[in-house]
Amino acid sequence: MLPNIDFTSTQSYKYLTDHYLDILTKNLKDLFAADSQRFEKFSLHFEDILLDYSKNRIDEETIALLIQLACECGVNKAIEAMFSGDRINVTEDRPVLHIALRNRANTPILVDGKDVMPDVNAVLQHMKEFSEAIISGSWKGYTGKPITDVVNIGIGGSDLGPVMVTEALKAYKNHLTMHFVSNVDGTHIAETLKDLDAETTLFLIASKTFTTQETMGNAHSARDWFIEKGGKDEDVAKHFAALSTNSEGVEKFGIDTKNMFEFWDWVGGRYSLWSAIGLSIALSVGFDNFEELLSGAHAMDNHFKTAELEENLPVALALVGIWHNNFFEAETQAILPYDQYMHRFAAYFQQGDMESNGKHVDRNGKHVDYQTGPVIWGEPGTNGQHAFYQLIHQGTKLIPCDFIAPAQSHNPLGEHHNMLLSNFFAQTEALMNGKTEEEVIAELKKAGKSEEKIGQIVPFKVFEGNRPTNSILIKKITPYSLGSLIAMYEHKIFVQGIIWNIYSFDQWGVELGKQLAGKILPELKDDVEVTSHDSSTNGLINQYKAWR
Ligand SMILES: O=P(O)(O)OC[C@H]1O[C@H](O)[C@@H](O)[C@@H](O)[C@@H]1O
Repeated sequence: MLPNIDFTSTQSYKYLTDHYLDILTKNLKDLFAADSQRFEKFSLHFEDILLDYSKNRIDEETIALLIQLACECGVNKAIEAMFSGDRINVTEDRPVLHIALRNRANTPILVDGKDVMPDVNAVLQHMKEFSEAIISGSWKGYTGKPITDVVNIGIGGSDLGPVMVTEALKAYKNHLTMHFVSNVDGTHIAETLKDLDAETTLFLIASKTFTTQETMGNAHSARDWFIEKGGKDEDVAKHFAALSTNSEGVEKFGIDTKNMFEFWDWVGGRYSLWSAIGLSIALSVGFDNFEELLSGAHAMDNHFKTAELEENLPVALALVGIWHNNFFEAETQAILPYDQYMHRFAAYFQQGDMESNGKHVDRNGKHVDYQTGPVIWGEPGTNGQHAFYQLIHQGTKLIPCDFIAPAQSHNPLGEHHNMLLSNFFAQTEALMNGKTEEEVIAELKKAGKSEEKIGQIVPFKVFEGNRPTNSILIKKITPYSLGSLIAMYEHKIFVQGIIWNIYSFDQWGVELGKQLAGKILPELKDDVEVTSHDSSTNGLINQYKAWR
């Protein structure tokens, strides 16, 4: 079972509170000047991934105390509990075993005394056969033509992972054209269907529960479209597959259970891209590459499980995050990939992190009196630089940032990659060093500005610096290294949830809105004035009825 410790009552937390006041007086620039070994001390390698966390407001004592905090909070015990299949998702009474989906070593993992690996391997084999048949063209649509387009219909974890990974691995793509429909807004499915040919389109209905309103709505519209275009009920089997834990729901929808790819309730939605939900990934880049993705994640799992806390990349990321979140009171965390292919990476971990650690009740059911998960956001560099970096450099809020970049580009075009990476290096340097008043004055003098002009402009051109960043440099974004990178972030979220003493694997917070939408939907069917809500909600609904 998971430990149950209020981290703010630990010895290390008390020391960290005092130590924080000491660190507040220090500047990153001086810390670097005083220690030529700083980079070596505060960076870690895992295979082709380098994590440099030296540009954070930390020293050796900070890290030692944070490690002590992790120990006092039982992080090692918690890791052990997850990997051994304990029911650590207590509020849903389930184990948390996305690590089993990528357990390439195939060592037994027991749930209620039964090894889950044979079932995991059977579904992988099914995915392999199916994806190979679709890609090779041996699988034919209802008029005998091979499939050209694949539409994944899913939302949340059944969409964001497949979208993010297929985009990140676009360099490995085959001839199939991928489409992703998530929003219940009819525009999403309507626009997607516009260019498609029913004879050559495969729909993947991706839903863990197979009850999600958005996905079921879009799936029914897709089937109606298919029939309208000339497909018959008996042709549905050639054009619809289901990725789900709910075989009854799949059957009821009319999808042949031979075309169902199963997963299990011990796979959380936001941790499901490694499961059957990853079928769109396998279709897009081929099953071998999907397996490589699993292998990369498995390698990170082994590292996370076996490396000492001091050498452990996910643990380092987690602890530095806690330092910012709970001592510096930073409210957000930016994820900034310098890789166009990774343009959905921040959006993916917005769900991964915020749905996991956006909790205000601890493992005793008590309201916490400390901060838990941060707001996660970000866009790819260099686009972000020309949009919101102003606030990161000179705003009043502290924004810890993860900068991520590959050393090798899949598109080594002229000087592009050097230009991109020069920005990656420059940004973290600029955020750390800033620009002093003296430097600004010297620069303006050199540019021939008058004393009067210099006097007016100086304060606006000063950068305080001392702003924290992590840099994650990856040799190349491959299916393998991407798998490791995603798993690293997943485990970071896990460690933080353990220290905050919250349950990271449920998501009750998404239920209330769903419930109320379910109540309001029937009220929208007619034009009768609604009076059952508060005056704002009544007013909005009635205006909608008047205008529609
Ligand atoms: O795959 P499903 O069951 O359709 O759920 C889709 C999404 O629904 C809810 O928003 C949450 O539970 C998410 O975690 C989940 O990913």
